[in-house]
Amino acid sequence: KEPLSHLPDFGSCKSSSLIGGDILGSEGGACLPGGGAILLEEANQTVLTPASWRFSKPCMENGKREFCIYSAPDFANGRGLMMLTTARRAGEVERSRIFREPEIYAEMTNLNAETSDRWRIEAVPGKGMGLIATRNLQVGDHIMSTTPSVMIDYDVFYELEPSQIHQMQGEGINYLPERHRNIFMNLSTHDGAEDHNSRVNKIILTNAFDIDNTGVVEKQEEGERESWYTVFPEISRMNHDCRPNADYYFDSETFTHNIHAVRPIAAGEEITVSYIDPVQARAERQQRLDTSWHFPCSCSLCAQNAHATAASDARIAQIEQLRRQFRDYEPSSQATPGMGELMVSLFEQERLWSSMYEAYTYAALEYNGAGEPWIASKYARLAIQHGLAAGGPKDSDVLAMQDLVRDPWAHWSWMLRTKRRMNWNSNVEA
Ligand SMILES: C[S@@+](CC[C@H](N)C(=O)[O-])C[C@H]1O[C@@H](n2cnc3c(N)ncnc32)[C@H](O)[C@@H]1O
Repeated sequence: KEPLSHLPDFGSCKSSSLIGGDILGSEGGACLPGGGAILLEEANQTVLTPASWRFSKPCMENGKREFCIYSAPDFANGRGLMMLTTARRAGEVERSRIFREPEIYAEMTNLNAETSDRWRIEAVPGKGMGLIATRNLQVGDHIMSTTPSVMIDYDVFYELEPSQIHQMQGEGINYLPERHRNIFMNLSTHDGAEDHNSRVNKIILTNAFDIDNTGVVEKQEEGERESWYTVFPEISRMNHDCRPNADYYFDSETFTHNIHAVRPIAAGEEITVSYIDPVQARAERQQRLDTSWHFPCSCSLCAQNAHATAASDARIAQIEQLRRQFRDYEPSSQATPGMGELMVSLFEQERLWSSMYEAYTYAALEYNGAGEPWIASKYARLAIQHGLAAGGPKDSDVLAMQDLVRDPWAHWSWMLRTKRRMNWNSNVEA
């Protein structure tokens, strides 16, 4: 699994962070050249449908598409949602299931909970606020599910000027219902901010997650980007660890970000997520965190001595080599079940609990590819258990492993390596 495969191609002017980051680069410059803001007065107060968006000025365009503030104060039982996007995308979002059937939220537990019997928010030395477990949690235990405050179409960052973006963000936040707006405005900024618009901008940069468009709206026009820059305020209280004990996934059906424990967490322990792809060497991790969030990483992995760091970096390099073999289905690939075992062990040694299901999935596929259905099923079950916590029930690895355990012999991977190699051998003999 590529946890970051959904990230758009930022070209040379964007960060590619999973959460937050200085989206317009340290210069604050937009990628597209020139052009001034055009305020579209006539767009004021147009209501797209009675049930959802209240469409408000200012709308902005800069020579291409027009972007407006779309606010839905009734969204998620009156919590509210604000989007900056085009009319076409707002229309598509409004047709998504959660807007048509908001009663789905009634079935969800602890949705948008500001307090919990599982965690509390408190000051963590050197990190500002953080989330602390208030009871022991097991792998797969639910921590929270949250709907967003704001969703900003990525095209906004490419097509509008920073001043236009800041104005729309600042005004858009004012359309959130008061309680929600206060929660948002209390979030952390890297540093202070002089006025409302710059404070809102810093909050967004410090706290946003990238959300893949898939399942939200379909890409239709040439040049449209694939992501949303999105703030889930309660989830943003979680601090970073390179070896986190929790992970998140976005469910496009309910527009929720969902957090679960990926390893046992003791009461009193801080609950953390990784802001970056955790499968990276120390120098790369530190550089990414410093560039995008401006804090020096002091998690236990980053704080190891030089010998332990070299051993960890060597394991990461070997994980990357093994991935290339597993993804190669040519007869010449060296992938074997033994290599799958090594992958599982490397992930365990690296404490990569949030990505563990990647290793279990490779091991299951290699055992099945070599005609070992029962060991394949064992690893597929482990991949499902860990994948449900980290990637969710619609994750492609989870779905593939559910197929495998149902009938290993009918799965596409059954004896695949053996068959390919036999063909290869017979070709060689011919
Ligand atoms: C998404 S917020 C996390 C919550 C934040 N601590 C708060 O008070 O609301 C991200 C910011 O928290 C701080 N932070 C997160 N993880 C950290 C860590 N491991 N060490 C130090 N600071 C951290 C940084 O200032 C970062 O820009």
